[in-house]
Amino acid sequence: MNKTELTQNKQLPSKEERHKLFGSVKPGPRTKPVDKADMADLQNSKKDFLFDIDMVGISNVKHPIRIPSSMTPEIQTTIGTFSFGSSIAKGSKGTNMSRFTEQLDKYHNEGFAVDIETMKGFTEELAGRLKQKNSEVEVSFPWFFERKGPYSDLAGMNHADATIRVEYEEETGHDVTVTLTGTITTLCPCSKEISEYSAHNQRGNVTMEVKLTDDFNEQEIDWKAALLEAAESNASARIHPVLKRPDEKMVTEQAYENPRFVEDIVRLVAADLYEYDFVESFKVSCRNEESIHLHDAVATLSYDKKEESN
Ligand SMILES: Nc1nc2c(ncn2[C@@H]2O[C@H](COP(=O)(O)OP(=O)(O)OP(=O)(O)O)[C@@H](O)[C@H]2O)c(=O)[nH]1
Repeated sequence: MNKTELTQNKQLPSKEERHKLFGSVKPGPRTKPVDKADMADLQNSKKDFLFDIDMVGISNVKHPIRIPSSMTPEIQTTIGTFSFGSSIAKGSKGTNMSRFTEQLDKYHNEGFAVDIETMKGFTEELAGRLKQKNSEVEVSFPWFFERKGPYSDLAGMNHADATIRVEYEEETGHDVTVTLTGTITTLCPCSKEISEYSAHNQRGNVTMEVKLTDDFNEQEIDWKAALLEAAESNASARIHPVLKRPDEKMVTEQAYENPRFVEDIVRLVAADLYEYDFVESFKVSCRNEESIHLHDAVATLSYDKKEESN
């Protein structure tokens, strides 16, 4: 007996009856206004509400975005996860939350490309729309880049997790912080040193959170590619989507020739970030998913170039 025959044998109640069966009831009398002008506007109540609020807004907003990239693919559409907010003073009850997504849709209709300049403009416009003196916007997205096998030159797609955070204050302007988490191979120096053969290795996640200088120009520098290079060029080896045997041999040998502790990674990456002119301050951390333990090895390092005391 097939599925069609089975379904035909059963007499179901109508859809309306089914909904009633499962608890749906008829609408009750409507007494409250339906026109916006006649509705209560609680958010805009003005009273002493006791405390100023540092930040109120919305988070976990998923939206398609376009991002620029200096690496292939140069034009890519990805999914951004946004949060938006601003402060409010104790004299106001609430913010107008519909205005965040209203502005997002406006930018989307204008072909929203998520770059630093556009994000700066976005925060300024948002503050105006909310009638506040400040606003903040953060967007996180997977950034894709082509990676070729070192010998075969066969290409595949890797990705790193990127975040742009822009804070706007009417009096002081914009603060921009970018974050990139890239994945690397690390081979344990201790294991290499003490063992007759081999050395254990692991997948390392390097997170670089960087405050950009005020004069940063994204037309000249792709910050994503620069941060990725800081992580990968200091690793035991890079991560590849496609490796034939000659590639695998090269990557394995390169890792053995460049052993790294988690401490080595954060210090070496810090040195590269220190040398990048567009970096004002940074925090770098590495988390190695250990292959000989269930736990991870972690290290973190912060540095502010404006504080020469470090
Ligand atoms: N302030 C505030 N709003 C909320 C909260 N929870 C939900 N809302 C939102 O309230 C929104 C509607 O409020 P507003 O954005 O002020 O709508 P409005 O007053 O018609 O919009 P404007 O004409 O722009 O002032 C909806 O988007 C809801 O998502 C909350 O905890 N606080």
